[in-house]
Amino acid sequence: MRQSEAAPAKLNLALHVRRRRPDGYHELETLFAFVADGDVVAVDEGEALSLTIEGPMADGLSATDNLVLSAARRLATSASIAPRARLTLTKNLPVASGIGGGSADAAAALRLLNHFWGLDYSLGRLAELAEPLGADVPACVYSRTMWGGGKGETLVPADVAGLNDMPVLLVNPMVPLATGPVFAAWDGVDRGPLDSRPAIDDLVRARNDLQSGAISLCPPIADVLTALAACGGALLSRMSGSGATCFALFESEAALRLAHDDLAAREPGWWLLPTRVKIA
Ligand SMILES: C[C@](O)(CO)[C@H](O)COP(=O)(O)OP(=O)(O)OC[C@H]1O[C@@H](n2ccc(N)nc2=O)[C@H](O)[C@@H]1O
Ligand SMILES: Nc1ncnc2c1ncn2[C@@H]1O[C@H](COP(=O)(O)OP(=O)(O)OP(=O)(O)O)[C@@H](O)[C@H]1O
Repeated sequence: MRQSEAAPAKLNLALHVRRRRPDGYHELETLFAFVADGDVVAVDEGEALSLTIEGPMADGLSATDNLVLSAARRLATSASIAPRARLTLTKNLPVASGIGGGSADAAAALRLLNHFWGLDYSLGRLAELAEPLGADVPACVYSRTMWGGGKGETLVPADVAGLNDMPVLLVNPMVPLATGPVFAAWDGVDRGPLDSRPAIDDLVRARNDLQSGAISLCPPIADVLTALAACGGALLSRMSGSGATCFALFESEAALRLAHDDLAAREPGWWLLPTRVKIA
């Protein structure tokens, strides 16, 4: 019987880049949050490993070179079993957009197949397996609000008062942006640590240090940020991850709806997702 698993979109509510490491990766401090919407990974019985991709953002995404398959193979290898599964990915999130679509899909595949193959690995063990798949994949395995350090793999649960269930609008100008070049565009200036006191007010003073480099590579991000900051009831607006998706947290569902309807009318080319921060 078919089983399925949600792959919620990831947000970096703040992202402080501290230094470039000799291996080319960057030390960062971030607050990961997840929202109530995203992709979906499903599995049916099959003799071999296969992947079908459907959904509004499926176009152009490879079904042979895909993080979902890498995740499935990694899990099967670690358990010394043959990877038998007919996987279906419903792709709702824009690709290469800073909200961890591929990472969330890989993490959802790990959780789903852990159950489907009867392995009973803990989330901690799945997160360890996830590390080589990408810096965001361990956080997506837990898929709950977390402080992230190192290159993203050092994770501590975070409880930010008032954040759960908060209305949030995700906006992407529909320009794909690869992560590597955005890190390469970082100016190398350490602007200081991320204050880990759990309050929304502290987050407003925090930053996304990748934002200005991302804007230089993809100028429409500046238009998205300007539009979000001008929305009534927006408490905090910022770019997520390496962009180009930006988000705004709203004080009420009504303010979120107004902002969504206004932007949808004014900017028909932008991708908009009105949703809410997921309860852990
Ligand atoms: C920007 C974030 O989304 C914030 O959560 C992540 O740091 C990126 O996570 P990701 O997309 O899973 O990243 P990966 O696929 O591991 O890395 C893509 C590229 O981004 C750069 N990269 C990534 C993570 C990191 N801490 N430092 C980096 O410099 C590296 O050039 C790397 O080759
Ligand atoms: N299931 C998948 N969904 C999306 N992209 C995938 C997937 N599998 C592999 N990829 C590849 O990964 C690249 C990054 O895509 P993804 O959507 O994860 O980026 P992102 O949203 O910027 O991620 P992050 O926020 O983690 O940096 C894409 O260019 C794509 O070729």
